[in-house]
Amino acid sequence: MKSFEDLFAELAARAIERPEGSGTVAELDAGIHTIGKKIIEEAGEVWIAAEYQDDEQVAEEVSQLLYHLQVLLLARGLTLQDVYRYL
Ligand SMILES: N=c1c2ncn([C@@H]3O[C@H](COP(=O)(O)OP(=O)(O)OP(=O)(O)O)[C@@H](O)[C@H]3O)c2ncn1[C@@H]1O[C@H](COP(=O)(O)O)[C@@H](O)[C@H]1O
Repeated sequence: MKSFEDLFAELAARAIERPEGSGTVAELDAGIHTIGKKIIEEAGEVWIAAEYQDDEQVAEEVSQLLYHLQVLLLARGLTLQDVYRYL
């Protein structure tokens, strides 16, 4: 099973290698404004899932929010360590 750190390493490699068809590359190219809107959208879906949907749907929505947060970090040139120092 993929961990949070595994996903970040995979996305960082996508940003460097830029494989064709990568949604991550497309999102990075779209820029901070677009990524920020995805984060807001996914955060809303997490909230709705938590109030009205089952555990599996909550977990899936949270995974999508975490993905977009990681893309935002990469877009800003930040690492997980930059975040962990505040945890
Ligand atoms: N974990 C994710 C992941 N979570 C969410 N998403 C994206 O976030 C979107 C959110 O899903 P929704 O159901 O809200 O989709 P949607 O609103 O219809 O999406 P769009 O219309 O915005 O495409 C999806 O369309 C995916 O593009 C992800 N995209 C990729 N990954 C993983 O990231 C890695 C790299 O992916 P690529 O860069 O695409 O190769 C792979 O391991 C993927 O599994």
